[in-house]
Amino acid sequence: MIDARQLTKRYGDKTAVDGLDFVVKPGTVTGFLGPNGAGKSTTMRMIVGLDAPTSGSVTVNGRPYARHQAPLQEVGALLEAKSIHPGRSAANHLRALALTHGIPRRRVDEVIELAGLGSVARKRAGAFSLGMGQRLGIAAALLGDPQTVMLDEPVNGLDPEGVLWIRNLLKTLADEGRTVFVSSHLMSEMALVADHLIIVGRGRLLADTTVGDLIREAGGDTVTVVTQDPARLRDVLAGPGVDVTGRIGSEELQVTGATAREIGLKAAEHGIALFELTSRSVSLEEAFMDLTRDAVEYHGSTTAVETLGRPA
Ligand SMILES: Nc1ncnc2c1ncn2[C@@H]1O[C@H](COP(=O)(O)OP(=O)(O)OP(=O)(O)O)[C@@H](O)[C@H]1O
Repeated sequence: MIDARQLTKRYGDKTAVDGLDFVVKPGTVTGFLGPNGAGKSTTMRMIVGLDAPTSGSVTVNGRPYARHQAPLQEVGALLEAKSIHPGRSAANHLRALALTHGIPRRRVDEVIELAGLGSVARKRAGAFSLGMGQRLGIAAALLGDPQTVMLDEPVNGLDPEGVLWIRNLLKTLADEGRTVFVSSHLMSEMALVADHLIIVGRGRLLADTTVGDLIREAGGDTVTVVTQDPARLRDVLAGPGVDVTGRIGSEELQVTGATAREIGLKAAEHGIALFELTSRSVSLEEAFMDLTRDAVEYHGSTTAVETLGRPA
């Protein structure tokens, strides 16, 4: 379990992490999301004691990371800047780590196997591709068989097979009852692997929620209806929780809070002709954009939100 309380980090007058309160629970995959510069890496560095909080605290399994006697057996972390001696082989790198942390040598062979590095374990780590480097970093994170696993952008540089491998690995680790905390920019990826989401923007907590709730709060499914009589259909559909919008003079309506089936049945009951009835789910990507729109530090000239294909 990871427990952050009013966790804050300032660099000069820049507040990178601003009073974060969250708990990452065991037995599930928790995604850590946020736009560039939101404070994800800084938070992760503080979790493993690579950076000291300016104020507040963060504990892993009840203690600050540095106060654990065998930290590698407690938390396995893959952070972006991994320092590996380029001349050393993957196997030797892992052996050295195991030796200095009192981890049995056979565990090195196990993680090499687990990370799919068997065929390259004796090659110089300096010659590794980005994807192989990621796998080696993950092997190192799992070396101590830790109860808590924390990975910063683990799918970076991985090919589709590697992405699938990570997906299964994360789920397996969570199913074994471990705490799994993973940051990513890829919302679509998070939708597939994470059960729970912690979303930050400009160092602040924006949401601590499930994937399903985030999508529901962003408006859930929208149904586009094209009808001969939009004014009457609006009246017929009106009710608690149903929201109907449409431009004056247009035959097209956007409906939330009612399914395509319910709308079709209501229209038929009142003899209203429909020309089109299309249901569209809000993706995690859209829900995330909605939530973080005001917290994005670096805006491009056209944001994806403006080009989601809604009628102009
Ligand atoms: N050592 C540092 N000195 C000064 N500012 C820093 C330092 N480290 C991070 N920052 C700033 O703190 C903010 C948060 O950075 P951080 O790397 O934690 O964000 P992030 O969410 O991991 O971003 P990304 O997704 O781009 O990796 C940024 O504005 C960054 O420029």
